[in-house]
Amino acid sequence: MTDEARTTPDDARTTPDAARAAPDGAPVLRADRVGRVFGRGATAVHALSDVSLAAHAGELLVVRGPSGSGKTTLLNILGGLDRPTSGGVHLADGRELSALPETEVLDVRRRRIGYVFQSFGLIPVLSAAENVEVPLRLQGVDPAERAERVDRALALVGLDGHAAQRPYELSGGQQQRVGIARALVAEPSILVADEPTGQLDSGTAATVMDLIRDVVHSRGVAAVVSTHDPLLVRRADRVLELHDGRVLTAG
Ligand SMILES: Nc1ncnc2c1ncn2[C@@H]1O[C@H](COP(=O)(O)OP(=O)(O)OP(=O)(O)O)[C@@H](O)[C@H]1O
Repeated sequence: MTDEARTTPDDARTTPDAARAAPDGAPVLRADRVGRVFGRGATAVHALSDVSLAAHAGELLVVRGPSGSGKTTLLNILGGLDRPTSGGVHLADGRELSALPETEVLDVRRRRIGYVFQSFGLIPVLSAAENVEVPLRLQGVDPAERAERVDRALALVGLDGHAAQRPYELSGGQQQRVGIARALVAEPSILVADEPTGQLDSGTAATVMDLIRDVVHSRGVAAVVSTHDPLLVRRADRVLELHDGRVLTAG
């Protein structure tokens, strides 16, 4: 990807974190033989076994698989919400995310990872702009800069004009756009989205997936998105197929 492609006109003064973190084309995030077992003994569930993958800047990696194949478990581990029971997750700066103390994981999550939830995860009493602002408040960004960055993030997802609306006043697709704006506002190098279109009708799902693909390409973010919708898989740059917690194909 060219430098021009990495910098959007309305964001010209910012180099995306992805570009800073992996200038030599190294993965922004790498999973190495990740396993996750829930429980112990005879009732243990092997949700993931030996899963390896690399997420690259500017690339949309789609994880697909049937219900129960381990998609959520994998994305939670990549997003620092859970830890593997074997193997490891590595950041571009050499740190092993899955071995960091909880406070450091929290810091990585706030600064480097944007997470998009299937059920949007918006705070109902806050406006669209206030929801998007939350990660910046957690980072201690000053109010003037917060306002500017929230405006830019809402414009990026096509929601300028909807800043004051509460989630219940927005359609499902618009709510997920707010969720995407919130995930991107802190300029993360990694975007993790677990079935982000799972609660949307197929037309809306396609436009939300197109939006994710476009921001991933234009901002140089490394994205890992799960879905079991074959139509959405078409938007992927690369597909990783899970079955019973194992990688079937990666291509
Ligand atoms: N906290 C948990 N405790 C025990 N088993 C779990 C837990 N979380 C997930 N599992 C099991 O791990 C396996 C993988 O679940 P996971 O939710 O990752 O699949 P999925 O592909 O995301 O499914 P879906 O598409 O239905 O969301 C399933 O057998 C599930 O029951």
